[in-house]
Amino acid sequence: MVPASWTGKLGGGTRRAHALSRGRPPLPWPGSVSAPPQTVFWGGVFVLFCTWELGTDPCRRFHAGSTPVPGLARGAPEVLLRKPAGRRAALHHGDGWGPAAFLPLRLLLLRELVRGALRAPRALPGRAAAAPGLRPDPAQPRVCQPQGLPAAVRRGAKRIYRLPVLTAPFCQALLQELEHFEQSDMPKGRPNTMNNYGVLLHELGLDEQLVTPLRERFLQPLTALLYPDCGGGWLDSHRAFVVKYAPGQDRELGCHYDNAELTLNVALGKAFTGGALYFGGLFQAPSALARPLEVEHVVGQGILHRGGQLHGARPLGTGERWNLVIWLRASAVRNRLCPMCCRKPDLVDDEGFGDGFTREEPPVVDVCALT
Ligand SMILES: O=C(O)CCC(=O)C(=O)O
Ligand SMILES: [Fe+2]
Repeated sequence: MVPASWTGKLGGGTRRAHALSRGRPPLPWPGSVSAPPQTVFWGGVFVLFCTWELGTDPCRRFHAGSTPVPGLARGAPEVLLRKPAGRRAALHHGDGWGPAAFLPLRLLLLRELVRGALRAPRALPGRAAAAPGLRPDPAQPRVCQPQGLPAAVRRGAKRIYRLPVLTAPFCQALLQELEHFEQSDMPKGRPNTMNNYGVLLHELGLDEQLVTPLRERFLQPLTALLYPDCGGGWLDSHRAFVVKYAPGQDRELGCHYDNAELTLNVALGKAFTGGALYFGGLFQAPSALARPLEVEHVVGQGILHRGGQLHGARPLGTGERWNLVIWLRASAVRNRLCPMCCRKPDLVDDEGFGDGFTREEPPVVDVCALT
């Protein structure tokens, strides 16, 4: 597959400028959804780690950059993380770095499978079957119904989940490595167009050895269930980086949406106050910022959300905050419609994962927005 980025054909300047200058494009993602294989396989599973009550604080800003902000686990021994080479060796501290670095997501899946089987018949009253996935509504061609999706995936739900991802020792080891890297004179890129401080995981050599297995073996089974309509069963690339907030550096992050179908944001530490994440609705929605949900960080735990969900970070109070952010991408979805400008992307060849697009015709995955 040829990785590709999109050009700024539709707007001037950088990708961010392009995305943000377009404000809120008219969207609705059109189409019908065919259930991905994992969804069928896990028929009847209801995975819901946690949902939150709606918060009441209004979002203070809309545009990203409008402010100067600038491990599988004991349960899954098949992923053997190898010691990174060269300058990455510092991460091999003995504890934390290895298969036991991830919490046993698979066990959680199994537990939820059992629970889900019990809850499934009541999850969506009146539906014909409990299998997750979306089925075309014969009465409304190209409009899909959320039949079989977990009960939490109801119209209007934010569909934001918290899940355990990394162990505390692994977070500590990763933080140490990040600081070694920060203090080194190695060339560094910016994590994204909004954050000025942080590290791209591929610069640390951790993309293939840490993030890819995490995405393929642990996140995708979850996202296929939770977000079948957003390409959750078709993830094929990512952009992973660590963002850092500290006094005198970035302190907050303006409200934005991500260049991702889905995002996982894992708190690594350190000790800090403030910095909570807040979430509005999908950026395309008319009242996307009406009732934001505020979410505190818990070290090692990840927040899973749709990339198109408006969100930002409140100002840091004291201390330093480091978070691992993984923008999860599905070329089958974005090749059709760029998630930033909501138009057919105009592609140029790129290195690595590029921006997650590919030139190949994607498998047939039409999507629609549920909320
Ligand atoms: O500050 C955070 O943890 C949020 C980062 C974020 O939303 C992003 O990088 O896309
Ligand atoms: Fe974000």
